[in-house]
Amino acid sequence: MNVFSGMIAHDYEQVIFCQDRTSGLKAVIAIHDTTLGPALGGTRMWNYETEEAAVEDVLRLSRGMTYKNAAAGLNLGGGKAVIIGDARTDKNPEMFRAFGRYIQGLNGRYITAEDVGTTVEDMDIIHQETDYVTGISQAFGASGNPSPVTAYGVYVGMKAAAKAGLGTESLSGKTIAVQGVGNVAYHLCKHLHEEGAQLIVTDIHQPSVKRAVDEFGARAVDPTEILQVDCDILAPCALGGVLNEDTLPMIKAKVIAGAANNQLNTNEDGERLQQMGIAYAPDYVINAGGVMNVADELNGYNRERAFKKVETIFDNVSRVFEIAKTEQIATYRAADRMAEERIERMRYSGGKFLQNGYHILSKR
Ligand SMILES: NC(=O)c1ccc[n+]([C@@H]2O[C@H](COP(=O)([O-])OP(=O)(O)OC[C@H]3O[C@@H](n4cnc5c(N)ncnc54)[C@H](O)[C@@H]3O)[C@@H](O)[C@H]2O)c1
Ligand SMILES: CC(C)C[C@H](N)C(=O)O
Repeated sequence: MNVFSGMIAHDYEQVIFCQDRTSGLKAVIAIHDTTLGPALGGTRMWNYETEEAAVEDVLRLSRGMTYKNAAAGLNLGGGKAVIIGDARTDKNPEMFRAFGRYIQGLNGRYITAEDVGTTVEDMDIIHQETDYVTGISQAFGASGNPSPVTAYGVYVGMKAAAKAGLGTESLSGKTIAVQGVGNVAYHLCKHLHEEGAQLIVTDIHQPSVKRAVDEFGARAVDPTEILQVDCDILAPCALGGVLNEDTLPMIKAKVIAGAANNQLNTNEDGERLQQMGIAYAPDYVINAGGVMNVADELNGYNRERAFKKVETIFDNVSRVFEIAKTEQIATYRAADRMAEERIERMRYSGGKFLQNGYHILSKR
C-alpha cells in the first residue's frame, strides 16, 4: 500500500493510524484540508475486507467532508475516521475511550461525530476523553442523533431540486422512490408523506420496509427494482456508488436527490446524468444537514439556529443548479466549483501575514 501517493494525489494533510491492543481498536483518521478551520467529520465503523480498503475509504470520505463543509458555508475543514470492525459485534467502551484519547492528542485539528456504524452512545464514550467530539447526547446540552436533521435538509434540498427539474418545489402528488429506509430515510419519508408524496421504498432489512409501508402507505419493491421504477424523483439513501454506467440507463426519474454519500461512482457518471437531462442534486450539498447540526455544538448548541442553517440547503442546492445552467456544466462540477472557490479565497486571504491570537509571535 502506497499511502503517500494517495495523499499527494489530492493533497491530504495528515493520516493517523491508531492501535490499542487491549480494546482491539484499529482506526485511521484522515485530515484532508484545514484551510477553512479544524477538520470536522464522522467516524465510520465498518468491517473492511482489507486495511487498504479502510485507508481508501477514509481518504475518500475525508476529502468529501472538505467539500461538504465548504459548500455548506461552514468554517470547518474536512476529516473523517474509520474504525475497522463489525459495528454489531466488535464494539466495547474501552475501544471508544482509546479512540477518544487519540483524537484529544490531535489538539483540535480533528473533531469527530457519528457516521455509518457509530451512535450517539459511542460519541458519549469518546466524550469521556475529549471535547473534540460532536453529536453527543442532548443531556449534555448537545445535538444528539444527526439523522433526523440530515433528513430535514434532504427534504428542503429535494424541493430545490424539484424546482430545477420539475418546475415546482411542491412534492405533493409526486412519486418518489427511496432506496434504503434507514435512519435518515425514515425521517425523510415522514416529511414527504406529510406533504402528500406517493412513496416507493426498498431496503435489504425487511422491518425497515414494513415500517415505511405501515406508517406512510409506501409501496414496497425489491432492492433490484428500485432504480428502474416509474417515478418523478429518485432518492438514494443507502450506500455509495449507486449511480454508475450500469444503473444509469435504467433510471426513469427526472430528478435525483437523496442522502447517501458518494452516490456517483465516477465523475463520468455525473457527466452522463447531465447528458440524460436528469436534475442531480450533488450528495454532499443536499446531505449537509447533519454536519450543520453537529457543527452548531461548537457554538453552544441552539436547535432553532441549527435548523435555520439547515434550511439554507434549499439555496445551496438552487445555487448549484444556477451555476450548472449558466456555465453549461454538470451539477457535480458546479458543486465542486462552489466549494473550491470558497476554500481558495480563504487560502489566498489566509496566506497573508496578519497578526492574530494564534500566531507564535503573539505568545512572546
Ligand atoms: N446519518 C446522517 O446524519 C447522515 C448524514 C450525511 C450522509 N449520510 C449518508 O446517508 C446514507 C444513509 O445513512 P443512514 O444514517 O440512514 O444509514 P442507515 O444504515 O441507517 O440506513 C441505510 C439503509 O440502507 C439499507 N441498505 C443498504 N444497502 C442497501 C441496498 N443495496 N438496497 C437497499 N437498501 C440498502 C440498509 O439496510 C439501511 O436500512 C449513508 O450513505 C450515509 O453515509 C448520513
Ligand atoms: C458530522 C456527521 C454528522 C457527518 C455525517 N456522517 C456526514 O457524512 O455528513
